[in-house]
Amino acid sequence: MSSEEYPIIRSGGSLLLAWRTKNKNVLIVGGGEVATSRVIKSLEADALITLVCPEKGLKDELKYRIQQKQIHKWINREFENSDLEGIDMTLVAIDDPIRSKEICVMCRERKIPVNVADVPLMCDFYFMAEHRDGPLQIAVSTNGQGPKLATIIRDRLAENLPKGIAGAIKGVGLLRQKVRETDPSHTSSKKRMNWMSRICQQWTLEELQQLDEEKITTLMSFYENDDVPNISLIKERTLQKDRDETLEKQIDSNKKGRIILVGAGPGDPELMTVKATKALMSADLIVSDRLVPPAIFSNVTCEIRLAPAKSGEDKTPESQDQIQTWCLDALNEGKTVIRLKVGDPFLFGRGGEELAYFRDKGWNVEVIPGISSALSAPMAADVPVTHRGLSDQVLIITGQGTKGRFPELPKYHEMRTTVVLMAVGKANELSKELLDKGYPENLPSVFVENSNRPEERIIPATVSTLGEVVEKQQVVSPATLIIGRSVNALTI
Ligand SMILES: C[C@@]1(CC(=O)O)c2cc3[nH]c(cc4nc(cc5[nH]c(cc(n2)[C@H]1CCC(=O)O)[C@@](C)(CC(=O)O)[C@@H]5CCC(=O)O)C(CC(=O)O)=C4CCC(=O)O)c(CCC(=O)O)c3CC(=O)O
Ligand SMILES: NC(=O)C1=CN([C@@H]2O[C@H](COP(=O)(O)OP(=O)(O)OC[C@H]3O[C@@H](n4cnc5c(N)ncnc54)[C@H](O)[C@@H]3O)[C@@H](O)[C@H]2O)C=CC1
Repeated sequence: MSSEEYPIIRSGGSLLLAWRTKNKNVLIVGGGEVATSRVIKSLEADALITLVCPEKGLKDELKYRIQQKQIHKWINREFENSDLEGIDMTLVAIDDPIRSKEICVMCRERKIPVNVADVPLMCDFYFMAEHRDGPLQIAVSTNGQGPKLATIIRDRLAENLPKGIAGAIKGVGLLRQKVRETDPSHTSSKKRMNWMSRICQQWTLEELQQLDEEKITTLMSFYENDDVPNISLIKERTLQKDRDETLEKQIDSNKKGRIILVGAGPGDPELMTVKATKALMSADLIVSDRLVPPAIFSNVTCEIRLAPAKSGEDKTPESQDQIQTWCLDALNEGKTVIRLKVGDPFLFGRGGEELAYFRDKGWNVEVIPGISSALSAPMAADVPVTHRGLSDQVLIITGQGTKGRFPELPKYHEMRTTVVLMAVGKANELSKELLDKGYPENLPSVFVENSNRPEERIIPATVSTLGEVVEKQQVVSPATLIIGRSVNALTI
């Protein structure tokens, strides 16, 4: 064994420990400046103080602390041997060296640790120059060589500490407590310690300082997988949870029910979001558009009402009234109502109008997005709506438009894919409109009928043959039309 392997022992030091004196009986003898400082330090360490000193020798501060009942027991006389009964630690600060020595000897006989202020030989332990900031304590000892210097070094250290260090320690303390509560077993100790160390290393002090109950709860969800996320992710998730909770609270406070606008997606139940599926299961009433296929409801047990009109095109004000009445009645009965729409509620689903309506009636409306067939139908037809060199933009329009007019189309651009929803009714007119805007006659197009459903059909066409193809192939709605060079991106 080589001597270089192990550290050299530098004898003559003190064993530096953090002495836990909570509820321990600490005897303080004396009533002057030094005794006062011992009282304060002991109180800060939650000790039970017995103070022995005649009233005339007490400094004003000590009188005040006695009056405030911060001193467990004050004995109004000079020290007597019996005072050591039941004492765990003795601190002597009197101006009588002979008596000091006697007290020290008695303590040592009884194995009571003792400190006689300023008499190193009578000290079983020294006091140190201390800096305190919340849970942080930094103590400096010169082992009796230079107490004043100890205070100077302490001040220098304190000045150079990063700001907010106490807050960081508090944050870490809370987090450690939570980790131990969550995963208390002895066998997890390695995981706990490793995860805590990584948090402390990877987060800055400023970040650790921001740890509060809410962020800690969010952060704990990463503990299970042993992940250490950065703080921005934690903040984002916490904010989202706050929003969700506020929304829930608002709804709870109404106690009248809840309404959720849900996008059912293109028709395949597996293409619904998890949130949408959960919402359906929690509903008391579902008011659904007729275009939503029955497969979506296969696991639903609550009442389902279908909108009187099939889709936007033949929706009358009366049918919309019916939907609204159904929903409002159920809401007033305290029910959870789902307004279910195909695709995404906000993409040609008139979801915005319904939201505004219910909000106007004093209801909080939640919205759960759905996959629009504007994006899922092209996929079904093997069309990447953007594709390097062929298309760098997507235009989504309706083939119906309000009052029989198409939406204003932009001039043809070869790098654009055009997706037309509700495309079958006016295919001939659409064809003309497109040609007018400079779309080439032979530009590849494809109808996707009943996309993402078992009866799905893919029917190719070109801009000039849209009407003809609809007629010949008997294309029915719902159908999505995709036009542009990207249509053949994967076939050529
Ligand atoms: C051994 C020790 C035993 C003990 O008391 O525990 C001891 C002994 C002695 N102190 C003396 C003098 C002074 N002590 C202070 C101050 C403090 N003294 C403290 C601790 C200790 N003092 C222990 C060693 C700790 C260490 O080495 O680190 C501090 C840090 C903690 C505390 O007491 O709470 C506290 C600062 C509190 C604060 O500000 O936070 C000052 C400065 C001032 O008062 O401003 C002076 C004058 C200047 C100077 O001498 O430096 C003398 C000479 C007496 C003489 O010559 O007659 C002796 C005896 C000797 O050296 O033989
Ligand atoms: N005040 C200071 O800044 C410093 C004091 N010292 C030393 O520390 C010791 C204490 O000094 P101070 O706190 O200033 O006190 P002090 O010297 O002002 O007064 C002594 C205190 O001890 C009490 N007392 C005396 N005999 C007692 C007994 N038998 N039982 C109970 N109480 C008794 C007195 O009533 C008085 O309250 C002294 O030895 C002093 O020389 C050392 C360095 C600095």
